[in-house]
Amino acid sequence: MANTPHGGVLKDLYLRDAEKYASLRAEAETLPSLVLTDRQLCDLELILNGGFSPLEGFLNEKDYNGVVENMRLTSGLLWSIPITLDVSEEDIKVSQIQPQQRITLLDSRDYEPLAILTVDDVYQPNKSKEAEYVFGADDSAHPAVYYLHNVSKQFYVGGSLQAIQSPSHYDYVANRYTPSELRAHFKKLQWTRVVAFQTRNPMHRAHRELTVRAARQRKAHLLIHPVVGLTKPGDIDHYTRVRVYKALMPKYPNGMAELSLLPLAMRMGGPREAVWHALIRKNHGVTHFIVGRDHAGPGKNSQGVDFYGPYDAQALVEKFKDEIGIEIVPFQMVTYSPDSDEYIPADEVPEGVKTLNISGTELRRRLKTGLSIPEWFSYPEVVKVLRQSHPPRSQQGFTIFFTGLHASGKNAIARALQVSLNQESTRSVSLLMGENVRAELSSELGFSKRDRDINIGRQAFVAGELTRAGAAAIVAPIAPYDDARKQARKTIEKSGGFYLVHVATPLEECVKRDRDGVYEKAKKGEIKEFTGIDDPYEVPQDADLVVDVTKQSVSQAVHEIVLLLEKDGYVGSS
Ligand SMILES: Nc1ncnc2c1ncn2[C@@H]1O[C@H](COP(=O)(O)OS(=O)(=O)O)[C@@H](OP(=O)(O)O)[C@H]1O
Repeated sequence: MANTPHGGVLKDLYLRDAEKYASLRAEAETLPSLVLTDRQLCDLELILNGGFSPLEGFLNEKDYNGVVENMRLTSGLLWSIPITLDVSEEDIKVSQIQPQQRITLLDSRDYEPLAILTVDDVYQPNKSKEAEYVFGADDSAHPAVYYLHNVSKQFYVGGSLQAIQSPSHYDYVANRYTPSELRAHFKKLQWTRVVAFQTRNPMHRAHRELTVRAARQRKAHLLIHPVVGLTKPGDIDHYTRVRVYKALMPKYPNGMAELSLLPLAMRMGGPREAVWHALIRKNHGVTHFIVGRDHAGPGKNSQGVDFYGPYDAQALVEKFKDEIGIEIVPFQMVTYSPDSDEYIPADEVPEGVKTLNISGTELRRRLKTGLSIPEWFSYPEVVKVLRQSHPPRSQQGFTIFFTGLHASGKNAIARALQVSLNQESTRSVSLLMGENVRAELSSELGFSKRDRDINIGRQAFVAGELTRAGAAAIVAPIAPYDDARKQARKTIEKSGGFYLVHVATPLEECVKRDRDGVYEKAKKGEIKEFTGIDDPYEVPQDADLVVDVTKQSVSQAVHEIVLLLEKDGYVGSS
């Protein structure tokens, strides 16, 4: 028998409202609507499918105050994280949000109606109080507190929901189970004791060991239940992680473990989040839940001190364990002993016995630099997945962004660089020359600051996409303005390497080298807003390399760029 839901009844609103589907859908067309944010979408999915039972909607003010102040709904039931629908003053006006009003909630990705909300109340939360009570500090170094103050809107809307349909998913659909589906699955498998493991990180040998230990101790089966909604900013993306989990599953004995993906928006709320996680797992029919050291920890506060103690989460869950009605399995930190070639719980390591570990930061460093990842730490199948998503620099894309006056020699250097890089077989090389871009992408633009900025923005977008796909992009505009160049760096650096090369050939030399005589025309006023003549060129202070064709040849300039790329591992095998 699967565990009973929190509050006794699984609030699967899809099942409850299925027979009214046609009328709700028709009514949804006639109502004012509200487009949900990514977090609201995750929350809505778990309210509608019963993952957040006993909730049947977003918290009204009374429930919100109860949850914030003492983790209680007005029904008296335990609930630790406020599930709120935040809206702006503008939303209230546009969507006609007021008590009793019915509002259609739309998926932001396809504007499909997902549910109808009957508004209970609209209230203004005390966000600092929410931060203090729920997350332990009003400190924006905490991602949820940052969200509260900087992303979440000013008002909350409480109200009950009627389900129309679930948000569409196009990734790993077969591995997504609602609580009802998971309960049916457990029944089919005849699983009665199930230990769930929550994670937002890739899993390695140590995780396999600790989950098997938990299952063995409790004579239970295992549910690997990772979060694929929203996790901590900077985490490894869920596509990679799910590929990792799938590579890991065959390492469990047949029939021992199942994988199910949870569309939860985590808050990184430590102790309160651990209670919430346990309640969610209970709703999914799970009987045992592993709570780790620093469970859902957000890291350090603005003073450099951990927000929560390492065992605060275990302590709070332990305090409420009877009420939660799920058996807590404290996370046994396991560590590798090279002498005996096995994993042992950290607290059982005999005095003087050497152990090994690789931290998340160290793993990311090894992935980035292509350094080896030992077999004792992870499985080759898992490492292969991680390496595919984190190729070494020699396989990552980069952009060489030239800036300089007309006829400074940047075009010749850019062409020569393309030829030189083409000698390497590892990536395709794309060249975006100023005049070609003007003809192909920016033909309607002139040379005002605004138009030049748009022109540079477009090139940065294209170069960023090429870089993300692993190519080498060479961009060679005049790019006279510092803010546009900085913006380009910001855009492209998200996707890979970025190097600003200033071709600093002096203006007199450019004028001399100018075969088309455009400088002469500009001087006579026949061409207006010409850079260097009657339009500014802001000399970059942040160039990664400065070259000047009066001081070096094209081939020397290319060589200096190649040396820069080699230093960072983009060319030449390390
Ligand atoms: N008013 C004015 N100012 C500057 N440049 C001018 C102007 N009118 C035409 N051209 C020619 O346009 C070529 C491309 O300019 P860019 O797109 O690189 O300029 S910008 O980066 O948008 O500022 C650029 O050529 P290259 O330097 O060879 O790329 C210029 O010769």
